[in-house]
Amino acid sequence: MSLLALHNVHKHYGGPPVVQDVTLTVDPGETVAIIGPNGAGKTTLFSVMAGERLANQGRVELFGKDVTRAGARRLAHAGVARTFQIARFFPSKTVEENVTIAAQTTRRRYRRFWAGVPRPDDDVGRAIDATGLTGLRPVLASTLSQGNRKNLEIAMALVQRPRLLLLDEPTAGMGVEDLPRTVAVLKDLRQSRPDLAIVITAHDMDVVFALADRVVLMANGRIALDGRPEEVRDAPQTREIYLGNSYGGGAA
Ligand SMILES: Nc1ncnc2c1ncn2[C@@H]1O[C@H](COP(=O)(O)OP(=O)(O)OP(=O)(O)O)[C@@H](O)[C@H]1O
Repeated sequence: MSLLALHNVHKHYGGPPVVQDVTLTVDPGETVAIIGPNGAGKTTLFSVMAGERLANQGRVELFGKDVTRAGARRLAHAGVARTFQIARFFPSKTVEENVTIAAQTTRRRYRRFWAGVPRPDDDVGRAIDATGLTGLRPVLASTLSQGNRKNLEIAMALVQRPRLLLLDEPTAGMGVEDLPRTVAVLKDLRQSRPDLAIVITAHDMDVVFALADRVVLMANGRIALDGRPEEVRDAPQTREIYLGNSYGGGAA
């Protein structure tokens, strides 16, 4: 059984659909990259997978259960964690405090955190270590490099013990030093969590090729191709779509 299955999903923001008829499965242990030009609908599809936006049509299943209308909170408790294009964390808190907050939020102890001093636990330490932030535990998040901000967000997702990790542009805006480190963090994660399913959006094809088992190419809200990374890279449609040719009735 697939971990995640989308069946004929549509999503609009009050106008024309920006995600159209998307059918897609992700298995445990699989890393799937969603690629496509700006505006193709990748982030919107992500938000539907995370329950932050509800599909207007179609069905979303997690472990075979219908979660189409479950919403983000319930999906988070069911094991879905996500990161954002622009990393979200508390800048005035330390790395350790941020990861502790993330852990306690998922464990429904949010209120207790605000009432007192958060106590980091083993999970927090493991998530920090797994993302290469060990030496930066007491450091204020606002002072982190772009790469470490992204790594912090990944640690905040990991501490929630996800079964599905959604990474929206995890290497966006990174410099040449940070990028390989984050790719290595994600590669290690694949090894240490063989059942974890990862869905990643990325514009950087080197990142896609380093991490993905499968690549899904989106254009104009639809899936244009779904296959092995080399297949998608070498397909003539991929070139056409990235050059802005008229796939699916209009420029992407
Ligand atoms: N909140 C919103 N309200 C209205 N339209 C939106 C909203 N968010 C996205 N859109 C539109 O939906 C379409 C798809 O956007 P989306 O961000 O999902 O694409 P994307 O493939 O992730 O693009 P990018 O690579 O630039 O992040 C775009 O035309 C965008 O302008």
